Amino acid sequence: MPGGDDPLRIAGQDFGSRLLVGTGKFGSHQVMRDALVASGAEIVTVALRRVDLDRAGEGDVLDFVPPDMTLLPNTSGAVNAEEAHRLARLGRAAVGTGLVKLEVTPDPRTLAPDPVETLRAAELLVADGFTVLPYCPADPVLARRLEEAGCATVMPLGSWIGSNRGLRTRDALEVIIEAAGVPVVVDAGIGVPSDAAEAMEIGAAAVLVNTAIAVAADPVAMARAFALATLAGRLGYRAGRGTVGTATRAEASSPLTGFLGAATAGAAATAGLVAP
Ligand SMILES: CC(=O)[C@@H](O)[C@H](O)COP(=O)(O)O
Repeated sequence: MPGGDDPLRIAGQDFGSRLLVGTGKFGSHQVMRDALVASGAEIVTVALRRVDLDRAGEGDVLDFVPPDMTLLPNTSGAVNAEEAHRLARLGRAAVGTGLVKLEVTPDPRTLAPDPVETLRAAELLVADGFTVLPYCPADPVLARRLEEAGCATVMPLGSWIGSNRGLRTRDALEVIIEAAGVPVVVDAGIGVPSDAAEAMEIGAAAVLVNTAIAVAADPVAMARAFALATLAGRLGYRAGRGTVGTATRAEASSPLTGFLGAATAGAAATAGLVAP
């Protein structure tokens, strides 16, 4: 059973890996394929605008995605709800899945998701039978509205797409995670494996990583590192963090009294340093 006693469940389907990966920016399709395999990911997102929708030619990006992986087409490039809907419908016809990663990013400078158009698109897509996984700002109110609209997950950003700047939105992510009734997948800006571990440690259900793997000096090794970090973060989250101390006071890790204390006192007395 995927995921053993701790599967990632999205819209009723179980997955073993909590690392989702993207397919952009790799130096070659073959390196991308090797990195996908090394990542252990089971869900792979592909921009619909990169897909040969007629499936006419050889060498399309989809030919390099291992067939046992679940394809998550995304609407990257859409600037409003109608465009996202149109792309999603083209993708459903060409790729044959009702899963869609909704992206509506009208601002070319930040690629920030448009909250109003994202919610509108989510409502359109859900009504049209899609399973919608929306990329969204790290906004607790919007996350709740997307969940109420019937989205299967919410995917708040850690920082700008492609920035590798890590979890700049951590405080808001924690609020979203605490309130969410659907899996929270932290998406975008995750720059190093420790960012993925951090997201998982605060209770994210999964992370989505593209740029950090694709632009690494060794994308295959980086994909493996992200797989391990994502798992480590999840295990740490499930293990339950201990209490966090104050900035001004230590708590000794070893008892200051007891056998070793007595032995030390005895040794000092034997050496004539203190009275026995
Ligand atoms: C591929 C994809 O879906 C990206 O748009 C996503 O948001 C990942 O962001 P990074 O490239 O910053 O990992």
